[in-house]
Amino acid sequence: MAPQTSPIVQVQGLTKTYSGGFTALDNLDFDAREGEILALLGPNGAGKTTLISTICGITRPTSGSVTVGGYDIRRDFRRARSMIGLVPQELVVEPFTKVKDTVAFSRGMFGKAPDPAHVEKVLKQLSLWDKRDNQVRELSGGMKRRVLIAKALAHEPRVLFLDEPTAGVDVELRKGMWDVVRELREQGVTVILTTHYIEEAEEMADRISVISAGRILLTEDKAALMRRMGHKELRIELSEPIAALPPALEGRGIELSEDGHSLIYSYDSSAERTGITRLLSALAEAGLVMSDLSTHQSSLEEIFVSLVHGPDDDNEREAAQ
Ligand SMILES: Nc1ncnc2c1ncn2[C@@H]1O[C@H](COP(=O)(O)OP(=O)(O)OP(=O)(O)O)[C@@H](O)[C@H]1O
Repeated sequence: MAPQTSPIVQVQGLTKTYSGGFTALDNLDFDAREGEILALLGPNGAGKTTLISTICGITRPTSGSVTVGGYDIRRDFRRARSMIGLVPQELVVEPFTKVKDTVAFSRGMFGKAPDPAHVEKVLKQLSLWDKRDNQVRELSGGMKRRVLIAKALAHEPRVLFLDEPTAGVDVELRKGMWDVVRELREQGVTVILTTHYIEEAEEMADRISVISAGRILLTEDKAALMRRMGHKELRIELSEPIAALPPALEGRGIELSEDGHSLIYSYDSSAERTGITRLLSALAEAGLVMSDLSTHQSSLEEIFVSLVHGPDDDNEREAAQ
């Protein structure tokens, strides 16, 4: 029996120093819950691939521990590894093998008995059933990527790692992949994905982990993160431009745009009082007439940039604009 632990993937105090002396993971803690989609976000070189390879037992950690489904990846490698499906970043395929054979072969690699019905299910789910008798080299790049996902799912893993699953994949196909990932979650598979398309994480993830310089900066529910760190901006277009903010509007966190045509008010959308009603009355009292109103909610991308680079960088960026 597998020892029961609540996070299906648990990483504690993980450090990886490569032989050249570079520390890619620095005493890192991380966990993934059963049946969630977790997006691992970080700038280039942050350590995402190193973390995934270490969890999968491909890269040897310098120190720390990794368990998958309660099994230690080093002490109990075969059992831990059989719970994992890994879709690597690079397209590594056997060009002359038929699609259905390469998928069936992957299942066999984990010592599982042949199960043509499972292979059929996976190929259909990934819209590859029509191509089952084609050699892999005859497929497009997007199809080859889906073959890699099919191979990773062939042995019915409980955790699927997708390292940049949609890099270089067109928008339509990317959305198709998102549907597949959601379906997998419905089936109880935990999906951990890395992506540079932050809108992908915003669209799909239940939780977000941000990694930078070999450390996890935070792991949080996406919705909570966006509520906590995001802010909303109200933009009021004035029918006539003004040269300066009327005194009655000063000190309320309102800014006047350079051309004098709009007022910009930042507020916390989750707060009980946003201050908007008072602002609008003050506007009327000051004799200002508005011609339009719009709001803007900060995106996960903006939150990510401020987390990784810090708020000072953000100010510099805004000042440069
Ligand atoms: N085999 C290796 N030997 C030495 N250094 C390595 C090795 N593999 C990775 N690194 C270094 O470790 C750091 C983390 O690399 P890693 O590939 O894990 O980053 P990543 O977050 O996946 O980046 P990307 O988003 O660019 O894929 C980088 O500075 C990289 O140069």
